[in-house]
Amino acid sequence: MRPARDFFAPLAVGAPPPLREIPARPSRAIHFFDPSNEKMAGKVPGMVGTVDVLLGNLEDAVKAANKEAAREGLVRIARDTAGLGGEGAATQLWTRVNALDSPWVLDDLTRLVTAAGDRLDVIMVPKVQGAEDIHYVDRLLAQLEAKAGLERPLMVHAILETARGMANVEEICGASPRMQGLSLGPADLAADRRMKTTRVGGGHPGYLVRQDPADGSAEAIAAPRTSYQQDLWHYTIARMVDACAMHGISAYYGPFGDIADTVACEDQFRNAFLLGCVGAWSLHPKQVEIAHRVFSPSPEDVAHARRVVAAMGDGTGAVMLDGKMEDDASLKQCLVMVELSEQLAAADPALAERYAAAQAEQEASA
Ligand SMILES: CC(C)(COP(=O)(O)OP(=O)(O)OC[C@H]1O[C@@H](n2cnc3c(N)ncnc32)[C@H](O)[C@@H]1OP(=O)(O)O)[C@@H](O)C(=O)NCCC(=O)NCCSC(=O)C[C@H](O)C(=O)O
Ligand SMILES: [Mg+2]
Repeated sequence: MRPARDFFAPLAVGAPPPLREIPARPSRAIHFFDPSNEKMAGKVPGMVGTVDVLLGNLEDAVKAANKEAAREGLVRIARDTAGLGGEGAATQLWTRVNALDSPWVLDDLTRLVTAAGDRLDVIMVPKVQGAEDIHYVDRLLAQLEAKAGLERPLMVHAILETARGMANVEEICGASPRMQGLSLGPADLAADRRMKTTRVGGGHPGYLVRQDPADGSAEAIAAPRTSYQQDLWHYTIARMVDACAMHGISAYYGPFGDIADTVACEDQFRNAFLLGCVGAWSLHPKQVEIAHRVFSPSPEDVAHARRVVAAMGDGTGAVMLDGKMEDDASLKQCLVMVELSEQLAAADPALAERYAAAQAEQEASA
């Protein structure tokens, strides 16, 4: 066990000191691309400034024969793309390295950190099983950072995609000061849990509740009854959000594989947003706009939240607003919205204008 006083000590001589706080930068869409795919990689420079995070994926969805090409392609993109990655960049640069038991991960980490570590913001680690996986990555990154002479520590993001990872979710979040956040990996998690699905995220029409029959007769049982599809991922996302909130890091919904179904993608993203996630993965350019929109509080909600903050004065007691009681606890929810809107507006001028317009409209109607 690492004593509390050593938690923020560098894990290698010459490594930068660990972060005391994870920087709050917009990460509504984490856009995946395969750096070995020339067409996709060619789109990257044009996406800088239009998406919060670009992630060079080296793991699943990259063919085994292309693993090295993907790694080298990402190094080139990191070095050559203006405005991508590093402090103050318009778009963050993340990578997803191969799994810790794979033949590629050691070279992934060694090459990326020493050749492009100053441009990388976050390293996503797949199939994390427990704190021991984060401890391994933590020490190795410190050694590589020292070797590369980096001044800024890299952050680590774990994907929850095994039952063991889920069971250990709290200890994973608290395993290192590098921990930036967690994403749900619904496809691998479904397989590991032996769920009977064949999809990459999203719901399933068979997972539902049905209205009771009018009576116990065979006719009533056979008669049409209202049924509602339920969210397969509700428990998992809520559990992940609690673990992240407890450790002050961010939770993300992962991939939505039905690229054509933009409506259900938006629903899944919104459920995650309402439950406390700050972003989701985008697998195709058309999912970027959905994630940016859904994970930005609406201008109307922000204007309302500001009204509650103003009405609550010193923040104690209770007031009535539009027939509804507001008190210390609803104020705290409103402050979450206001704080997030300010953080996003600082990096997104178009969104800032929409927030200002909604605020002006509300003040005019008061
Ligand atoms: C899903 C795709 C295979 C679809 O690709 P494609 O058939 O080429 O789509 P389109 O013809 O509609 O593409 C139009 C143009 O856009 C470019 N494109 C497509 N995707 C991207 C992208 N992600 N980034 C940049 N550019 C992209 C195409 O090249 C076309 O260009 P052009 O011809 O010049 O017009 C493909 O989108 C894809 O592979 N996406 C990424 C998939 C991925 O990363 N998967 C891994 C993450 S999910 C996962 O791992 C599961 C998770 O871990 C879990 O366990 O749950
Ligand atoms: Mg996976």
